[in-house]
Parts: sequence; C-alpha cells; structure tokens
Amino acid sequence: MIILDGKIASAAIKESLKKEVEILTNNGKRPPHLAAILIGNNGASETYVASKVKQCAEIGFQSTLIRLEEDIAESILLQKINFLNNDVSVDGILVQLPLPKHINEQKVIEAIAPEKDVDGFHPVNAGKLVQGLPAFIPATPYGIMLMLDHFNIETKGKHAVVIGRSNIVGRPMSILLSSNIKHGNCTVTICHSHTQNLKEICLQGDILVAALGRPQFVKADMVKEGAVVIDVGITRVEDATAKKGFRIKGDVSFDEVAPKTFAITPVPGGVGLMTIAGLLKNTLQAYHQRQ
Ligand SMILES: Nc1nc(=O)c2c([nH]1)NC[C@@H]1CN(c3ccc(C(=O)N[C@@H](CCC(=O)O)C(=O)O)cc3)C=[N+]21
Repeated sequence: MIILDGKIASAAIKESLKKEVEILTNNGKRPPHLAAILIGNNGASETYVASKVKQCAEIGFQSTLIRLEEDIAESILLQKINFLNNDVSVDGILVQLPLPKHINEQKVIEAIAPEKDVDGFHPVNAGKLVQGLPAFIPATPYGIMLMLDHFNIETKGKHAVVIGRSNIVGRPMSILLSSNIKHGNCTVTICHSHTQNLKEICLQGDILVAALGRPQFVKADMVKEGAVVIDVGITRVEDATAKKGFRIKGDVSFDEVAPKTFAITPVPGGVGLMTIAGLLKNTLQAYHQRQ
C-alpha cells in the first residue's frame, strides 16, 4: 500500500515554482502576487489562509492578506474586490470561504475578474473547464490531479467514483477525471445525498474520491480491494486528548480502509497540502497570462 504523501508531492511542486520565480526575478521581473481576503475569525480559515501566505513567501511569491471584520457590508467587500481587479500589481485574488451569512457568496465569486480567479470558482472558469478550454481549475481537484501525476497513478479506462457534487471539489473533480487529459479518461460516477445503493457503487470504484465533508464516512466495506482512495475531508473533530482540543479527520476511516487499498491519501498531510500547491500553480499561471 502506498501513502500518497502530500508533503512530498507539494514540496516537489513548490521547488519547481521557486526555481521559476528565481529566473523571473533574476531577469528583473516582479514575482507573482496573490491577494487573499479573509473575513471574520473562523479558526480553520485563519489556519488555511496563514498557510497560503507562508507558502507564497517560501517560493518567492508576493502576497497581500486583507482582513475584514465579520460584520463587513457586502458592498464594501465588493469594492475591495473591484480595487484588486484593477490593481495591475495583483495576479491572483482569493476570497476565503465560507463567508458570513449576510454576504451572498455567488455575488462575491462573480465579482472577481475571471483572469485573476485563481480559485477557479467564477462561472466563466467553471464553464471553460466543462468545455475542455484552458481555465483556472479549482485548487483542490487540481491538487489531486497533481498528486496522481506525482505518484504516477494510472487512471485511463478506470472507474472513478466521486462522493460529493460541490462546485469547488466534487463536480470539477468529476469533470477532470472524465476528461481526455493526463490522469483523466476515467468512467466517472458522481454520488451525493440522494444516491441509492451508495455502498455498492463505491465498491465498484477503482478510484474513490471522498468529498462529502462527513468525518470517517467511508468504511472498509465500501472500498474495492486495490482501489486508489483520495480523501478530501478536513473536519475538525473535538478531542479532549488532542493538543488544540480537536483533531482533523478525513472523510475516510483511514485505519480500516488503508490496508485494502493500492494507494491512499492521509489526512492531514494529503489533499490539503496539494490544494495549496494547486493555488500557487494557478497564481503563476495568472501572472504569465497577464504579462
Ligand atoms: N476561496 C477558498 N479557496 C480555497 O481553496 C479554500 C477555501 N476558500 N475555503 C476552505 C477550503 C479548504 N482549504 C484547505 C487548504 C489547505 C489545507 C491544508 O493545508 N491542510 C493541511 C493542514 C491541516 C490543518 O492543520 O488544519 C493538511 O491537510 O495537512 C486544507 C484545506 C482551502 N479551501
């Protein structure tokens, strides 16, 4: 059984990005610049955004973190986005989700200029992805494709089962795996909350992607012997014995599932780290496209 280690795969990607940035700056060019907007004080969001900012610095990207109060008016947020859209020194814009309830998420996503939408959440990028046109791919599915590439996982002709149909993970993941691209060409089944016989369908998956957001939902009796299991879950579960009072749990019961698999991603240390690698690659792409 192979552990698909996100630390190893993301380190390799970041090393090559760092070299590219060095070449740019040695030639007198500015580095790529990511602007991140973080609203409120959600603990998990703070951790993820801090990690994104730190990893930008590690590879020589410029980053700007804009922090806004939980009760910020939607109109002010939209103004900030508009300002970043028009700032020629900014290549990528990211608004960390989830947003406070009084803010319309769709409006915010659509306010970001598609050419700076390094999250790939704008309908223009989502539509291009569906049509197989060059687009920003949402960072998590992109990171998973990079992971499959790093560990040379063959997918052609395989049956991939994706649990979850969100705009940010499940649906774009299903598009990528079914596309005629490297590490695509799968036959894809998308499962969701209304799926009947979920267990039987999961058992058919040569590749199983768990992206439903329910800690340890996937049990050993749902997984085909020799499958490749990709765990997208990252739920904080209270645990008094843990240092911070919680542990991060994936959507897969790792201990019982892992022995059955050909390869599996751990949580933490798997897909989450690849998500950031995907975001950084998108930011460099945005930079090049804007030159
Ligand atoms: N606009 C937007 N873009 C996103 O890409 C986005 C978002 N909003 N909202 C939330 C999700 C989640 N996400 C993660 C990023 C990094 C880790 C990550 O680095 N995880 C590490 C550390 C986990 C930890 O310590 O909490 C790991 O899995 O090992 C996880 C999850 C990005 N998201």
